[in-house]
Amino acid sequence: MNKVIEVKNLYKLYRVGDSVVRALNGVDFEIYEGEFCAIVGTSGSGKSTLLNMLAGLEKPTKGEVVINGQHMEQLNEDGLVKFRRENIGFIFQSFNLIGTMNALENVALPLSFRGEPRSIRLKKADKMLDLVNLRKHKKHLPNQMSGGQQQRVGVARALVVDPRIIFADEPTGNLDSHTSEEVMHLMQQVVKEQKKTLVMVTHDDHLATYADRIFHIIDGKIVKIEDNREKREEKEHETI
Ligand SMILES: Nc1ncnc2c1ncn2[C@@H]1O[C@H](COP(=O)(O)OP(=O)(O)OP(=O)(O)O)[C@@H](O)[C@H]1O
Repeated sequence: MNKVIEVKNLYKLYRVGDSVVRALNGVDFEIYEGEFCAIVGTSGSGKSTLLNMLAGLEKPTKGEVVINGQHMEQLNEDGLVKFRRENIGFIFQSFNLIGTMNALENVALPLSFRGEPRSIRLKKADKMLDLVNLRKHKKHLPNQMSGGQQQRVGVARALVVDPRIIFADEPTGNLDSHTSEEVMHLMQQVVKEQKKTLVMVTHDDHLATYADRIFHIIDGKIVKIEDNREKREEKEHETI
């Protein structure tokens, strides 16, 4: 299996007044191609800090983050922007859609940063919206869609640039439990069918069970890595 993410001896310390907060306190792990991994922990445990380090949005105090063989901590700002654009898709808790653009235009947007011609952008976005089952909502503005539909647009937008890796930060945090389950199923399907690597951050133990592996984080340390594949398959069998 190909290693896509490698984190070595990672620390992030924040100075607040006279004290130091150890947001990440020595983190090591590896994630392989095609895996769906959940990072789960309570508020303040260091989840967002970890995701920000993985995405190169913040510099670590110490340690290494290697993505697709590239050391993130060695890239400058321009290099990071380019690397993210080419390799990573993001799904946000608050969807982050542009309110004045319809679903199709929102999904097509990341392609315009790559200089793709408009007709190709719209064609690719159209295909992605089919994939997330939003055939009938392509011309809808975000405020004309439900939360679950908006997050489907979010998933399509993350996929349209065909990234190897997708980072999702509490992707169902603004959705009711039924809609959350639907979005989780969609993300599972995407990982499987599109062979993506997905890293999701959540405080919700139940949502984490959709993942292949669950990384438990407490006080900036990964205290347990749980292989969830067998358990999940048993559960799927029970429900058939
Ligand atoms: N910019 C900052 N300056 C100082 N301390 C920070 C900063 N960012 C985060 N922290 C601290 O680092 C720790 C980890 O924060 P982080 O946001 O990563 O937690 P989290 O698990 O994502 O929490 P939540 O689920 O509430 O978003 C917390 O104690 C937080 O107060």
